[in-house]
Amino acid sequence: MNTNIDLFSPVRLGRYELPNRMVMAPLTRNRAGEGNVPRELNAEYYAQRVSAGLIITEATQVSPQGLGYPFTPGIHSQEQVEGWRLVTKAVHDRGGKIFLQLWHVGRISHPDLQVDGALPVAPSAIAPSEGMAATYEGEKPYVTPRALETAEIPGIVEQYRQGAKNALAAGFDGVEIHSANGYLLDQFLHDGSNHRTDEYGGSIENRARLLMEVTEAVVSVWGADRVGVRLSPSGTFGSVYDSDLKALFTYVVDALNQFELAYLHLVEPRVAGNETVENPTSELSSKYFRPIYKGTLISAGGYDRESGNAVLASGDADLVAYGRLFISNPDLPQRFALNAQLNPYDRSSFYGGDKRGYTDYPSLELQAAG
Ligand SMILES: Cc1cc2nc3c(=O)[nH]c(=O)nc-3n(C[C@H](O)[C@H](O)[C@H](O)COP(=O)(O)O)c2cc1C
Repeated sequence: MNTNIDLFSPVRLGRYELPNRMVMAPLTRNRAGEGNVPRELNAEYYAQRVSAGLIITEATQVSPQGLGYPFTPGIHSQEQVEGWRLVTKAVHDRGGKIFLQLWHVGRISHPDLQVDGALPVAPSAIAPSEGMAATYEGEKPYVTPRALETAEIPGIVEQYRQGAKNALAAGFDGVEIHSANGYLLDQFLHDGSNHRTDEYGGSIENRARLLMEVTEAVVSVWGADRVGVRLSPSGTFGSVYDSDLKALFTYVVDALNQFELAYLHLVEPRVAGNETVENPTSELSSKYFRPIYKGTLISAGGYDRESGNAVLASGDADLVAYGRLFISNPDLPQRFALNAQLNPYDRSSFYGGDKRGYTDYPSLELQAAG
């Protein structure tokens, strides 16, 4: 308990000193250009939000196979690296820090999004039980994915290593490994989606092996003090479930201690993916993991100004990530500092479209002028 710490207290995060403890959460917005290449519009969007102590980008596929939604950016082609340079330069010119979120969606993809209509890959040939795949022609039922051969797993690790190298070339300050929200690494962790009998399935240690190998590979590129990992221990998004979530995530969080990462980023039980959960029953919040994790903790999910300050004062988290509020309030830190009114967000423009609902939310300055 340290009641002197609040959202505006500076903090060390791995290699960096951050001016405040407000993190812009990773937010998929489906507005990349042709070839899933970031463009000026995206650079403007991130630059508007540069007063966050740290920006974490939208999830970004490490390979064509990792793609799961139309118009999400990648980090596997030279054009994408150059597109991201527009973003990192715009953020750095304004004094910000930005990490790239490394992503492979696994079974959440669809043959329409895969090279030559291939099946999506997954730990096991089990389709998500709920929801629909997002394709260029709208929503379609999920297909049953193809289980990765054991011999293919090193290639998956290499996809993340190459993505990490490309992120370095694109000028980022670090990377976050997306092991949350029911995507490939999370599919490996959960026994509902992982029925493998090789060294990547069965025991919790085996199911966590891919995440550990990916983390090691990414750390080998960036150094541990510029790498974070995101987990959603009570998340059900992507139809993931497990017979013992508490044992699973207690193990995973403890095992991540070995790397001495820049941070661990945890999604609270209050949210599932991008939705608020009323009356969550899971106890797997940052409060539960605080004594287990030895390093810096970022907590995300349903925070406002008051609850963000409260979790910092309690010591249960070191930084707080804001998602939906950063979509509609580019100057969220300033608004919190002044306790000013917030712009409401428009859910209909979250995913895809043009600058509307993206770069046209006004800052306080613009509102005062207008
Ligand atoms: C539009 C939208 C897109 C999102 N995209 C991602 C993403 O790319 N990667 C990720 O880890 N989480 C993603 N999330 C989850 C957020 O990072 C965050 O955990 C969630 O919105 C809860 O925080 P909030 O209550 O502050 O919005 C997304 C959420 C929303 C609303």
